[in-house]
Amino acid sequence: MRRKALCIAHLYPDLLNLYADRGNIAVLQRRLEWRGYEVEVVRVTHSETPQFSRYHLVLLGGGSDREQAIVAEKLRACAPEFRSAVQDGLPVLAICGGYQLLGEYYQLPSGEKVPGLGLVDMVTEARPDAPRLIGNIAVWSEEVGVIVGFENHGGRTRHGHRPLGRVLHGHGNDGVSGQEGLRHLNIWGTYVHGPLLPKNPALADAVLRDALGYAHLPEQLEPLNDRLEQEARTAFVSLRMEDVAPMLRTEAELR
Ligand SMILES: NC(=O)CC[C@H](N)C(=O)O
Repeated sequence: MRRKALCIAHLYPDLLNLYADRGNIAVLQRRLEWRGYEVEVVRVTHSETPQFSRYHLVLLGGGSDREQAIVAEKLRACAPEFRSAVQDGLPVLAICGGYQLLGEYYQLPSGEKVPGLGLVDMVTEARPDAPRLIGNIAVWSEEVGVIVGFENHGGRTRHGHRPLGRVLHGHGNDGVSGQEGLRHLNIWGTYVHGPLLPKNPALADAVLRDALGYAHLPEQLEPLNDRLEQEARTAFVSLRMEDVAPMLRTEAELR
């Protein structure tokens, strides 16, 4: 028997779509369908208005400065509805450019500050004199273990919340604090692209549990066979981030 329908909104996929962020939607959808849920994916393009009361999970991907400035304006227009849904527990997965827009402002390399949604106590500043933060990244999260992926951002982010995790390899929020991403309410903010969820199934399930809870459904998810995903993670880490390999082994032992 099919279980109840969950609705996932992909906000502005026509503007925020760097590094195959769409793959994250495919993972969320399939991992729910494999557990017997019906899933509705709503693509909200820049000419449409989001209806936050309909969604159980919202994804915001990454984008260039130009696209981010357009999206910031769109988001500010619906900020009160978005903010109240998030305060009520609406889960949000926000990646790189989308993550930066959750804060007070995102500063462009010209110095101009693009106002964000103000959903979280966070600012992102430009460092035109310093290199972009680019490369493979691994993060240790108490909630989901090792998160692996790729980052590419000029902005340096500081916030007053819990980070998603601790940088094991790479740069993270600002390249110096050792912090990566943000956790607050049911918000998952991160600089990890790659796409994020195909490489990190434990993180995908953690986000889905928030969505199920928000939809007043049981939060238990039957385990799936993630052998291929785990092998890909191990291969990726041993090829590109040898220093992280012991951490991945620790994680495997803990599970
Ligand atoms: N990868 C991205 O989403 C880029 C975000 C932003 N434009 C920056 O460079 O900081």
